[in-house]
Amino acid sequence: MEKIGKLERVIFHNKENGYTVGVFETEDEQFTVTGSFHDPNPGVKYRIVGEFKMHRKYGEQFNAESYEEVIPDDADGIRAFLAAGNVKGIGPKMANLIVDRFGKSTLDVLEQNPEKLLAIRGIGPKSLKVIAESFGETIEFTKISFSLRELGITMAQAVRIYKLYGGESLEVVKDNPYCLVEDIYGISFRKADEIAMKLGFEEDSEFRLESGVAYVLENFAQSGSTYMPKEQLLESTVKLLDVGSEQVEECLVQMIFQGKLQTDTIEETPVVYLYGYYLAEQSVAWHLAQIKEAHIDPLSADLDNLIQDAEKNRSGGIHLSEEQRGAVRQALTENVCIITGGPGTGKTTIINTIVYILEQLDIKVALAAPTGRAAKRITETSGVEAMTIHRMLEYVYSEDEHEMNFGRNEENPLEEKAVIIDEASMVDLMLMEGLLKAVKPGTRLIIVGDADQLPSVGAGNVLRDMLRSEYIPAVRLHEIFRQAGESLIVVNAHMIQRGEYPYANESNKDFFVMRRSREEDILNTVEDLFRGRLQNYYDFIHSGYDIQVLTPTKKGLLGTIHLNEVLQGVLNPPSEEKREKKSGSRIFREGDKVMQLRNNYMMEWKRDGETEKGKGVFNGDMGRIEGINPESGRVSVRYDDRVVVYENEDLMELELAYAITVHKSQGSEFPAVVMPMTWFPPMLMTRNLLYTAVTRGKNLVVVVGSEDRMHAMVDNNRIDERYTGLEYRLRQIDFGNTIG
Ligand SMILES: Nc1ncnc2c1ncn2[C@@H]1O[C@H](COP(=O)(O)OP(=O)(O)OP(=O)(O)O)[C@@H](O)[C@H]1O
Repeated sequence: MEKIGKLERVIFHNKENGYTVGVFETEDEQFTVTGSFHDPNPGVKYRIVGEFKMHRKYGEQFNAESYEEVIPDDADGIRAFLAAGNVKGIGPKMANLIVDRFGKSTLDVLEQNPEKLLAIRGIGPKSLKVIAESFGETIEFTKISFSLRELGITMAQAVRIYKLYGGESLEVVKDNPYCLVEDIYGISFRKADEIAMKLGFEEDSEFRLESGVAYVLENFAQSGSTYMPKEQLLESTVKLLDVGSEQVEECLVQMIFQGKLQTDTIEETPVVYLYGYYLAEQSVAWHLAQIKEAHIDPLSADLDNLIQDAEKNRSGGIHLSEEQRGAVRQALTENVCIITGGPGTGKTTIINTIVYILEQLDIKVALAAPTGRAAKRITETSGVEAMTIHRMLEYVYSEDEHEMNFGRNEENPLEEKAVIIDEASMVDLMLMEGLLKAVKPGTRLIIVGDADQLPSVGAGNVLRDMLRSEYIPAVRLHEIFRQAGESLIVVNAHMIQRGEYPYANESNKDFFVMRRSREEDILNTVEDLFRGRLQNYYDFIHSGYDIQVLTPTKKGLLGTIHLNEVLQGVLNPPSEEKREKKSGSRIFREGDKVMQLRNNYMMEWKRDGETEKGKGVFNGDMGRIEGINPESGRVSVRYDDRVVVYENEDLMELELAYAITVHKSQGSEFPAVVMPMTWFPPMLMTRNLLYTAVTRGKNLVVVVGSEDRMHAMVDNNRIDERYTGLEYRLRQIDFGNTIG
């Protein structure tokens, strides 16, 4: 049942879950309404859909399942509509002035003769323009969003759709709702499929089949694979779409013909690629071959002397081990090489030595890492200016094509004669492709990383594939130098890697296991650690914000979602001085520790105290909520010296970050890491994951829970197997086959 009327007053509103009780008035009746309202405004006109139900105590009530703001047509309604901030440039005061003057015809004036507003004090030509434009958009959006919401699209999604397709939003969605899967972050194939079914699309419509195939492949890519065995793809798609396998086969042929997919045979298995990944693998292999085969003049001075000189002048008297020297030598004699090793094996020391030597020889060097935090860490520990690979490649987001491009590429390659990439385990296939395109053959390329870390979040297994192919010269570092005597973190990391159980609980050390078996007890202990237990003991922990919880999963009592709720309550509880904002099931509060969940090249940032502005917030960036604007609801997040403002609809890209998954922690270091240890889904309980978690702790690692579970992780050496073809392609080069 649908009712259109005005919300007379709000009797009760729970900010946390939106539950609202109010008095609703239509033309001919007045009744109590209950339901979840985001921000109920008395006086505003709503269309509500639901049923009357009898409440034991309160009698008959209308239970609203959904609601929609309606463009009003009476003076009071218009006043409330404008006062609610629907039009830029008009606040409550201005709304009164305008409606006092134009009454019922206010909206007509705004639409047809906005210049009449100039008669109102406080509105000049400039603000008139803002108001008129914003009003046009508001009306258009209100109409469009209503239709979209009837299709089951949420308000936040509707805003995103409108931002992208503007006035044509409805046509685009009606023509092919499946395009939303690719274009709108947060709309899954299943959602698009629901919309399509409402719109009357057939089960075997071409759009549905294509979108289904792409979805299955994308899903696979999400877990790291660049291709899928054809049999598996057919099976999964048939299951997903509930159609015949011949239809899917036909669709595959069509998509190959359109250049969306590529088939290949890897190790005698027929496989299917999304074309972009196929191209990227080919391109990475091809560029590596070009770089490796190019002619580079040998260095003009004696290497051993140069290394000695570097030891004296750069590394503070550190005498490089034979293994380390070998790495430096190889980096300076080969066109391209890989240096890999666990924590404390001297990777940074080696990078410093190489940079010093190249500087002595007047060879310009670029030093970069995949994340901002990794780049910052290198700059801090080595004193050599490093930047993110994205920045080095001068990424630009093309708003027309809705995609990201690199300013540095084959036509405009990097000018430096040597390029060093650190933390290479985090570089995924697409980024490696971008990088290699910008490295001109004749440039030295040095790739440094720890191949035992979890592989990149994005698709590909680039570092491991390169190592396994044995196509690129590589040096593996084994000997540990960093505080081997004092640091159990480093010792344990290496033990875990070798499949041995870590040592724990030696006094004055940095690795502890607090044994608990029940999940509730683990949770209570984690809370306790945040309540000051660690802070009271360690100088380097100034507050709970210096402690990072790393957990394998999002779900469950000890998953990130629940832990974040609990730890937010401990570290940043509700307070009258702190504004809050609800988004979905989460509450963001001023002061909260947060993390950006995906690369967003469009988000603007502003640097402190400077006029410098830029675009781009990246997956895994961590910050704090600095402010929430009470009127607009915008949330300002500080990432180091930059501030990014999130609109309502952007908040789905943000998450609380008191606890994060181990996967999201790659490339970062934290003063103290706390890891709950209990039964988690077996596929997550791997040696690799434990190793990554432990190596994130700089000064302290505390495992809370079952030691047996931790040991089981050490025993589980199942490496996250991904289907990737780079190793195969690199081996092909070695066999003299042509590629490209
Ligand atoms: N040959 C050496 N002799 C003595 N000390 C060394 C040697 N090589 C490295 N170190 C010291 O060991 C510590 C770890 O080295 P470095 O930071 O270069 O390793 P890393 O592999 O980059 O480690 P991580 O990845 O954990 O940062 C540093 O304090 C460094 O000064």
